Amino acid sequence: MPNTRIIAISGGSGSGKSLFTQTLIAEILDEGLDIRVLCEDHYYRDQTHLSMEDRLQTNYDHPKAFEHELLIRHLEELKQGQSIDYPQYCFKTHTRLPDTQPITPASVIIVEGIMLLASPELLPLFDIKVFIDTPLDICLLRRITRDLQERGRSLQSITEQYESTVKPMYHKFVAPSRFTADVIVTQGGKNRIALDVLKSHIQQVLK
Ligand SMILES: Nc1ncnc2c1ncn2[C@@H]1O[C@H](COP(=O)(O)OP(=O)(O)O)[C@@H](O)[C@H]1O
Ligand SMILES: Nc1ccn([C@@H]2O[C@H](COP(=O)(O)O)[C@@H](O)[C@H]2O)c(=O)n1
Repeated sequence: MPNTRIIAISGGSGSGKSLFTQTLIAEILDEGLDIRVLCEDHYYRDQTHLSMEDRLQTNYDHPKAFEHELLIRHLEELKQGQSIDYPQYCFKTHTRLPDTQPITPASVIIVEGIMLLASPELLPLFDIKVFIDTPLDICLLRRITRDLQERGRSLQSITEQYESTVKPMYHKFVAPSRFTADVIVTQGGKNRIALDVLKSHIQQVLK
């Protein structure tokens, strides 16, 4: 697809990346414009060969936890006008699901995830790099609610994981990656002005 634009939306876990992205996508689709979204989470490595005990030892907040090679290949294929088999991921079993979902190319692709701007091999693919800059204590509060409700976690597992990997890896990888961003967004997924700025950019590309 000639001139495909890829927009990366990154930030800490619970910063509001998904809400921001889903709000943007819904408003663009409402206008009848064509756009695709990929979540970096779907590219967590397949761990079907590991026991549940071993899967619980994985550091899910390290760039190596993701199969970025596959994400790069998929973004390049979409840019070349080819469809991809988008992986599906299960947070409860910590591994990929057997089925994939076909995704067809579009002129604008949004990718969202924690390590997108912390991974030098991905940066050249992005036309616009957005960082959702939300204080870590707010991220944690949101993550607790979400992980209890949606990801099958206990309060104890959330706090242990936060201390052992989420917080240290945030400081090591995610926070410094904000300096690679073109746009820094405060107020998480509800920043109306930032949504409107990106929306009008996307409208210009698509119209
Ligand atoms: N600005 C905001 N104000 C209030 N709640 C928000 C805001 N941004 C996001 N949330 C909520 O916080 C939770 C985590 O946000 P989410 O977008 O899933 O984070 P991320 O994708 O960065 O992990 C969700 O329940 C979401 O609705
Ligand atoms: N099996 C997994 C995989 C990832 N996580 C956590 O998810 C966070 C990233 O996803 P967001 O949607 O919150 O950006 C990351 O911080 C991992 O700790 C997990 O708990 N289990």
